[in-house]
Amino acid sequence: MSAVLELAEVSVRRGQAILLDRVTWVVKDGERWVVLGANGAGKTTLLQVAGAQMHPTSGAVGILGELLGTVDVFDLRPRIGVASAAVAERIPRNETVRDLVVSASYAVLGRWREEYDDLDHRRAEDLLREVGVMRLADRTFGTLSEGERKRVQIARALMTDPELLLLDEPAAGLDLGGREDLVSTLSVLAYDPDSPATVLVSHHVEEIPPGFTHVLMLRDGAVVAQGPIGPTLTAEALSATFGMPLVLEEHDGRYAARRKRHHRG
Ligand SMILES: Nc1ncnc2c1ncn2[C@@H]1O[C@H](COP(=O)(O)OP(=O)(O)OP(=O)(O)O)[C@@H](O)[C@H]1O
Repeated sequence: MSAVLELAEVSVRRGQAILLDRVTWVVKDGERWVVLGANGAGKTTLLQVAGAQMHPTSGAVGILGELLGTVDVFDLRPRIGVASAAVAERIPRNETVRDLVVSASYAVLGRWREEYDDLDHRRAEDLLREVGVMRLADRTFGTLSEGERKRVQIARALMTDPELLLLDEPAAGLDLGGREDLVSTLSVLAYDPDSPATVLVSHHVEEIPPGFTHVLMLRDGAVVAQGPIGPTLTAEALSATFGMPLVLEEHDGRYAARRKRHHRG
């Protein structure tokens, strides 16, 4: 398996603040990573580096076989699918779901190219079906619920057939049912061998879709633990990541965490 992402001693500093602290991380083809951490841990910063949206202050970043700093990021970015709140903000509310997904193949947000191939339309429909929102194809983005928007964004991110898929908190703002539906969809994608290498950022272990293979845990910009999810995602590592004693449960590939109760002797 070849490396899709290779970070060596990557740090990002802004003034006195250390956003990422010597992160070394390799994502290989076929792997599905969850990045866990508290608010402000550096997850979004890590994803921005991985998506060639931000250069590190120090360290080396390899993305899809190219060394960041020696390659034109505009050649690199179309090979990476991104779904995040920042991307969603730039989506025009009056564009239809179908156009939004189909136009991704030309990497333009909010601009309508006159002609798209039948092939593009068919692929967009397949993706909308895969993420369970084909029935919304002719609605405008602005009329969708938060959960529906997340699904459309994922279809859009997959439209270019990316070699790397980056999902920044896809379940944020969803209700319980919406979260569960999205976790199922992401699980189907995770088990699909044709899906690209994927990195999903989350605050909550409950949002980890079955089929995700690896975890990276961040605290204050530094890696607390990383590796295959089974042995790496432990109560100890999670407690260190969130800075409080936590109990962790796993059932059928799903995780749940809560604060450890104090027992009085
Ligand atoms: N330009 C900046 N100057 C100083 N600090 C910054 C700057 N940009 C981000 N930070 C800080 O860096 C830290 C990491 O931010 P980041 O958005 O990567 O965290 P996160 O783990 O994604 O957080 P959240 O879960 O809240 O989205 C935060 O404490 C943030 O306030």
